Amino acid sequence: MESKSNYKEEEPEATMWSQKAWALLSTVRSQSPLIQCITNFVSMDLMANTLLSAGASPAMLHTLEELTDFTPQVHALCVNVGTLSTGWLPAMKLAAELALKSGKPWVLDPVAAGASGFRLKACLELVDLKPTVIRGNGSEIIALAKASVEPTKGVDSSHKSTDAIESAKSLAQASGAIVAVSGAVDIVTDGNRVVGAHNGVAMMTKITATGCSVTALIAAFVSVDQSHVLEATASALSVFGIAGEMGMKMANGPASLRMHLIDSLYGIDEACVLSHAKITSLS
Ligand SMILES: Nc1ncnc2c1ncn2[C@@H]1O[C@H](COP(=O)(O)OP(=O)(O)O)[C@@H](O)[C@H]1O
Ligand SMILES: Cc1ncsc1CCOP(=O)(O)O
Ligand SMILES: [Mg+2]
Repeated sequence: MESKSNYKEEEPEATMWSQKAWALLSTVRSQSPLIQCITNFVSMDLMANTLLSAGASPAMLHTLEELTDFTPQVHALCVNVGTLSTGWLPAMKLAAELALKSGKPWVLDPVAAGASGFRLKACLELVDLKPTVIRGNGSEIIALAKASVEPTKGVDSSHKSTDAIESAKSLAQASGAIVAVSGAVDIVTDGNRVVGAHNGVAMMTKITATGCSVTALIAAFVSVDQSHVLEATASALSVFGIAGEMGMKMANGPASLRMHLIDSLYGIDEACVLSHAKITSLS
């Protein structure tokens, strides 16, 4: 298991970041953005509950015929290829096109991107539709950046997030997206700047769909501050990690952490974010 990083607090920067994270969570709570999620069957419940507990409004609509009416009305779109099929891919692409055309941010979760040629091609086609943010684990971001099918652990990562920093930077530069790599340290980059969010607990990897859910939370945070996408992405990752840390104090294992994580995300207050957020520049 990856260990926590050598985070060193630098006062003014740390304060700026934690205030930003709190401001964005407060705005999500007050504006309750509508987030369309086209996601895998495994994640639907946890993702919707994550968005609700953060104050956003989830809608798991994915039927092709509905998208022209619905997608232009949402505040952000989250596309997750976890249980990809030929039937769903056209809806993912159309929703991304509609989001792009209507100026709405959209976030891609390239689950298991390197697991098969079909999946990799689909992810690369989605990247061509200009996601605002791409969030994956280390192995997914490396596969996507190299555009190659890789030896895989499926949806889980066989790399540390820090192994994927150069891949994340090159993917960000090639795609124009902000790229986030989750792990013990969550990495966020625009291709030049690299920021680390050092919150979370390792037990979060033992709950399925925590990665999917934080991707949807990123969509919610970005929807309320489209001009600071990197900051919104790092803030969402940090807030979700803090909820994991708080939840872990009450949990006995993955199942109770799942419940306490959602409760903690719902209850998290300003003092908690200001004292627990650990976001810092890595470059
Ligand atoms: N070793 C770790 N320590 C602390 N938090 C972690 C660790 N690994 C992952 N996380 C957190 O768990 C969540 C899911 O990340 P991850 O497991 O990398 O995604 P995925 O489920 O897509 O593989 C993220 O919020 C991430 O920050
Ligand atoms: C287990 C599984 N299989 C296909 S999608 C999925 C959920 C993956 O969720 P996460 O990427 O958040 O671990
Ligand atoms: Mg994942």
